[in-house]
Amino acid sequence: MKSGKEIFKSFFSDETLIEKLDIFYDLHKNAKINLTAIKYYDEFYIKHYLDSLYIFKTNKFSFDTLMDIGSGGGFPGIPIALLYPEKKVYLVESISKKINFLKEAIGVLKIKNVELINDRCENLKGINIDMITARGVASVNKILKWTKNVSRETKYYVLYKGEKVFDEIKEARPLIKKMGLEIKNVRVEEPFKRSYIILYRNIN
Ligand SMILES: C[S@@+](CC[C@H](N)C(=O)[O-])C[C@H]1O[C@@H](n2cnc3c(N)ncnc32)[C@H](O)[C@@H]1O
Repeated sequence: MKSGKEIFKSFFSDETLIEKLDIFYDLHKNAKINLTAIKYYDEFYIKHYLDSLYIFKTNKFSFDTLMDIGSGGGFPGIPIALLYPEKKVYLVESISKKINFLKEAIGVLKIKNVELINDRCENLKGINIDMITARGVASVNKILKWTKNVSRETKYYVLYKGEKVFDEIKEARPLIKKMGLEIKNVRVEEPFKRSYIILYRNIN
């Protein structure tokens, strides 16, 4: 049977990426605050790293700036920033202790393309973001409302969801329609369970 890391490498095999993800795992393991219930190395590779990046392997997105809302311990934002060192990635997190952990991590990992924002995303304005991600933060409707001041030019939202995805889409449908967004739902059953809701502007 393949290990979690081997499964991850069958999707993303870049050695520099893997080296940095290993270091990020160690930082999590030694963190003084509890940032994740997932403790084991191979499980980390599947449930955090592959879960964060899978959608980028299977879908093509064209973006220069990405904002990860409610990054917590850095998911999916840190793996995305490592996969795309040429893209600007904003990690927004309202809890200072979590931001301090992320600050240490980007220093140790020598990540140059990340900007940390210690605030609630509702308070942000004055930045235009091509792509917005959020995992385990709030309903689709809330994320759309909360990010309205930074999403004037947003082409894609990728929202990492669980089982309640259809109820959330139903609730958010009027706003999705008003914003002129299309919906794509990508369901993964193996090697982890996830529904990714992709909201995008149909430019044709
Ligand atoms: C359940 S955690 C998920 C963390 C990470 N995205 C993950 O999947 O591992 C939700 C995080 O969102 C943050 N959060 C909740 N509402 C927020 C808001 N309005 N603006 C910024 N961060 C927020 C919380 O502080 C928390 O760290």
